[in-house]
Amino acid sequence: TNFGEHSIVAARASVMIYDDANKKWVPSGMSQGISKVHIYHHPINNTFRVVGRKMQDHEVVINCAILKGLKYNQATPTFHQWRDNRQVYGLNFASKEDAENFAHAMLTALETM
Ligand SMILES: CC(=O)N[C@@H](Cc1ccccc1Cl)C(=O)N1CCC[C@]12C=C[C@@H]1CC[C@@H](C(=O)N3CC[C@@H]4C=C[C@H]5[C@H](C)C[C@@H](C(=O)O)N5C(=O)[C@H]43)N1C2=O
Repeated sequence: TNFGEHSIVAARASVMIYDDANKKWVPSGMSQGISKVHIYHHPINNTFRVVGRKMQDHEVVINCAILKGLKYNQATPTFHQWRDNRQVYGLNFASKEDAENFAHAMLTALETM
């Protein structure tokens, strides 16, 4: 992470992007696979972002700001999603615990903004 940021959660998930044109979820990045997805907090300016890197080759497959008012949708116990003005992100978690840990950190971050 950049200077001053620290991880408040790390969860295992397959990072997906919704392909609006074809109405289907596609893996973010070069290939399907599990990533380590963090929420990084920058305490100086109290900002948060989601950064995910593939476990296998460290490809960054998500790097998006968490903006105040983001609606975090827990569609199923292991598939959560949110949108920004460009796209819809989906996290297909490796376990319910990963999902619960990530959701707790996300909701906590949103409360402090
Ligand atoms: C108002 C609004 O934006 N609403 C969004 C959701 C939202 C609400 C509030 C705040 C933000 C957001 Cl983002 C919405 O509804 N959106 C966002 C784009 C897509 C979708 C639209 C329609 C479809 C219909 C069904 C569902 C879907 O996609 N679901 C269901 C769970 C299920 C779980 C897993 C994945 C699996 C990885 C592959 C695939 C599989 O199971 O084969 N799949 C799925 O099928 C996954 N949809 C959506 O989520």
